[in-house]
Amino acid sequence: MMKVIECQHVKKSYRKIHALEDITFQIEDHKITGLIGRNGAGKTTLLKILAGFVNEDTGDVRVFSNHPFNNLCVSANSILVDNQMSFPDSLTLADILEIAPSFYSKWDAQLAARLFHYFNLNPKQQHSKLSTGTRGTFNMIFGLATRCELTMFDEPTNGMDEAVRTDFYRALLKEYIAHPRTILISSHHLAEIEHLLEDILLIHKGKVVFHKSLEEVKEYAVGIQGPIEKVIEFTSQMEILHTKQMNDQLLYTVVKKDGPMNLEGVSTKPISPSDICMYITSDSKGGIDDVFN
Ligand SMILES: Nc1ncnc2c1ncn2[C@@H]1O[C@H](COP(=O)(O)OP(=O)(O)OP(=O)(O)O)[C@@H](O)[C@H]1O
Repeated sequence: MMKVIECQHVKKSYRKIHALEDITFQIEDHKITGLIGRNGAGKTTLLKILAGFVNEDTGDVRVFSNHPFNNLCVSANSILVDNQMSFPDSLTLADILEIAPSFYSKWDAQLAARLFHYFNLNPKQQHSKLSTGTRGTFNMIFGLATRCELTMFDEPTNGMDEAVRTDFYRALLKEYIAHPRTILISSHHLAEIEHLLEDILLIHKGKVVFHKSLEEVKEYAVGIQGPIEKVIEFTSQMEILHTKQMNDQLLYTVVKKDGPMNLEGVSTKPISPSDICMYITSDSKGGIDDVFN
């Protein structure tokens, strides 16, 4: 397996804001990884560093074994699809598709044309005049058609309507199966992209919380419900991720799974990966309800 991305203790600040505090992880080729984190977690900053648009302050970043900032090999073999993608105003969408192969050697004109037609885009329109959702759709088509070995999407479905989102995920998966490549897709909404992912990289406040396969994330935590005293006693030595009092007698607690458990007198339930990520990155262990108590 070849390592496509290697980050060691990467830091990036914007004046006093620490966007990335300490990012260490590696991604092998031909994997779809979800970059998950709350608003402001540092997802966009990390993607821009990997794409070579922004330089890190300290730490070591390698993409295809190269330092990505202003690196030609990285820019020829990777693409970051986000809502800041822009093309010269004088070009129509048709023009953009026409010149694309001169920048991307693996450009798949057939795929671009088929998706373009499927999503009913207007070839005569200018990129900058598109609606947010349609621009997102065009950018997605562009990103898929580049066949870049490293393809990164930053919140790709923002602004797309439900039907287009569903189609986008299907197109992405089909293209990936037909032509495997390394895909990194950021979202704060894990439930929506979970079915695509092999791995999850969860970041919070500029740090990596975990980097695990989806299967491992499903096993990360468990919900325990039962009589209050019992649950408190039961979870006293455990790492609590979330708690909710159900009524006078019942307490529900989500804890990190740590080896075998004696489950007498309480009931358990699995926790979805998206809830796990939400609980881990929540600052209060109770949730929004606590605010209104
Ligand atoms: N160009 C910039 N100048 C100053 N601060 C910035 C800049 N870009 C990002 N930041 C700050 O860095 C932090 C991380 O932002 P980033 O956009 O990387 O997070 P994100 O996880 O992509 O968030 P979101 O999900 O809201 O898009 C935030 O506090 C943000 O305000």
